[in-house]
Amino acid sequence: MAEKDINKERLELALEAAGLDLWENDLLTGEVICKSNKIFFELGYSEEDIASNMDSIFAIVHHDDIPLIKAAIYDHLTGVTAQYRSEFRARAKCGTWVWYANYGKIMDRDKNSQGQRFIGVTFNIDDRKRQEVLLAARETEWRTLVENSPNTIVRYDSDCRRIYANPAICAVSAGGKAALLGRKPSEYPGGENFTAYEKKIRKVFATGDDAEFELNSTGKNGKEFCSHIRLTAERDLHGEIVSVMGVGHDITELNSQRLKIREIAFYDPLTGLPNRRLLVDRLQHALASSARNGLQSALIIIDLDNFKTLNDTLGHDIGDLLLQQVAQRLTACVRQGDTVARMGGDEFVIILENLSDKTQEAAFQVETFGEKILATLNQPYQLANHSRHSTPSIGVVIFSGNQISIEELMKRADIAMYSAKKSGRNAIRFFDLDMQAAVENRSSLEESMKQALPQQQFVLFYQAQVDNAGVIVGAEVLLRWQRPTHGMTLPEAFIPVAEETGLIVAIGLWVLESVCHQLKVWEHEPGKELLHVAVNVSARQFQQTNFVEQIIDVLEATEVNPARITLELTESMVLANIPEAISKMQVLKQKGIKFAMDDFGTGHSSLSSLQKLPLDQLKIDQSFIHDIAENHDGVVIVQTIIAMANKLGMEVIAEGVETKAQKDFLIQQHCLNFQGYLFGKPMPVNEFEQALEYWATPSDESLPV
Ligand SMILES: Nc1nc2c(ncn2[C@@H]2O[C@H](COP(=O)(O)OP(=O)(O)OP(=O)(O)O)[C@@H](O)[C@H]2O)c(=O)[nH]1
Repeated sequence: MAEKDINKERLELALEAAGLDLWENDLLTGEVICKSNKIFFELGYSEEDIASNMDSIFAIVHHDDIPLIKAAIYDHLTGVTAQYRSEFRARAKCGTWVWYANYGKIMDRDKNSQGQRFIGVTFNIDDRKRQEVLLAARETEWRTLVENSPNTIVRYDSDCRRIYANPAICAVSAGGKAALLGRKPSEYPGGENFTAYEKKIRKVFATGDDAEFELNSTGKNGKEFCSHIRLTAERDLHGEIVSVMGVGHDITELNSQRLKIREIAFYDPLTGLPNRRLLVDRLQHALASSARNGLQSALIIIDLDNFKTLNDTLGHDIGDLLLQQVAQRLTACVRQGDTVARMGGDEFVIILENLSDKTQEAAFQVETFGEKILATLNQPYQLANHSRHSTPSIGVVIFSGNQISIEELMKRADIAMYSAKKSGRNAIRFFDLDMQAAVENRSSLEESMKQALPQQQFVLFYQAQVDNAGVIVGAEVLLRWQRPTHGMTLPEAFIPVAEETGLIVAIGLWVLESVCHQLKVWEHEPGKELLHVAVNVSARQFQQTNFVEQIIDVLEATEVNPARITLELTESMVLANIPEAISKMQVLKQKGIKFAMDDFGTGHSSLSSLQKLPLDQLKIDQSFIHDIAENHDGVVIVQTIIAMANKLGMEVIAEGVETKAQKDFLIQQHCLNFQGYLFGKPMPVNEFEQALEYWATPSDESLPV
């Protein structure tokens, strides 16, 4: 094959491989030297179609594109362009449009620049065109979103300069788009926050990880606003980070709501002080920092004394005023950095940090501070138009390190505060371990006492009451608690707690019911049917508004003769409210119940108040009986009590009689009833019944004990 043919073949192969369709026109003759027929075939036309009326490509070109092609040819022919290029749509036989491109060039120009030949290629660019359209659509879509977004959108180059800023950011920035573009955040608007923000952008460039930032800016109108900005790395086709985009939204409103929520969640609305929740948080910090620096800290609980009375007498609003003023005074007493919180009610807490590293010295520092608090809170208060005085009880616990939990610390400060209350209020107490042991004993007692009634752990002991002829006329019922872990427990060990917790009411009722059942049994037993039983009534029980009804209900339910029951009251119980005591006693007396004044002589009853009370019996306290043999004063007191009782027409009984000499002396003084070890210790009912039988015959001997 000749060299020329080989070259032609090579050219055809290359054109074929590149998908190019060659065309050539003789510009002098207008002859088409080479026609791009391939395009027709590609578009589905047949030889016949081409032969009929398709001698020119224009036959199938979209009519909008024809002028563009012609203009491009003209530009090239006239030398405006170095190459002819055009893109156009050609109609396929099936009617769809397909994109093609023409690249061509005038060849063999003569000396007048007149071209002889126009040669070029046509090739299919439909895929590329479609991609372009798609891309353009995407670009428009993106632009529409970004340009209309209420979010601020900024793109930064690798030097952190802004290369794009959307209208939202331009609208709020004082300098607008011109000030933003081409500058770094640290340059414009600059400042600490923007420099930190720029650092964050650099980090995204370095790591490629998304990041967030809260940026505070001053808007065009001079108002501060805060944006939450999300930074995202943007990469090129090779995965290289080329820019970072920051999308921000305004969280000014959100932040102010957050602040409000924080205010509500962590501060007491009445005083503005931190509340319990924030206090716990601060305490956690105090524990951690004292663990770090080895210094002692103190937790101080301050509870106002008798605040309830102020509330009840002057009203809640005045109570609120006091709480506010106390809050102000406490805040004024502490240094900056110390915490004053309100726990609720009338209870405040102070955390003092960075005290001495020596416990003794720290205690001294807190004591001095506590005295200051006491003195400050003791100053009179002006509450609207009332001038009032108020005192606090203060409990202190000193701590260092974080070995003790927050709950334990609070508990200890509370224990110390209650100890201050117990000491008479208006006092400071430091927590110590004995205090805690006492409290723990008490709370375990309280817990197990709650089980005592349902688990039938209480038992009644009977101690004989004897007349001057030595006949057992009755008994005082005494409560014992068969405590599983402690054995038989005397009332002194548990009655005060039962009183405080209110359990005494249920216990007292149980005692009365049990006694009535016993009396009912004895009603049918010869020698026991006339026995009297004395039952102790507790203060709490007596103060119940339905005390009378409770007693009557038990009497009616058990159908016992009320005349066989004596209720023993104490002086303080009745003196608290004499008219009420009298009215309760009178109702029950009408039913036949008798009343005795227990422990007489130890209280402060005046003769006039004693006279008013419908009492049947005075019971001389055993301490006086004991004193008879010891000193003259004892003798005089006992004589006076007996004389007084006789004068008031009351029976008198002496308790704690242990010797015959005491008994003889009492008889001499006309006291004709006795109770004491001389006649028998308190004993379970079956033993008491045996004693009754043994003692059935009057004699001078003691009961078996
Ligand atoms: N005015 C007012 N009273 C409150 C508020 N919160 C609780 N209290 C009352 O504060 C009183 C707290 O009384 P306590 O501490 O139990 O008793 P107290 O009378 O102070 O007696 P002691 O503490 O034993 O000295 C109760 O009567 C509550 O009803 C409040 O926000 N405002």
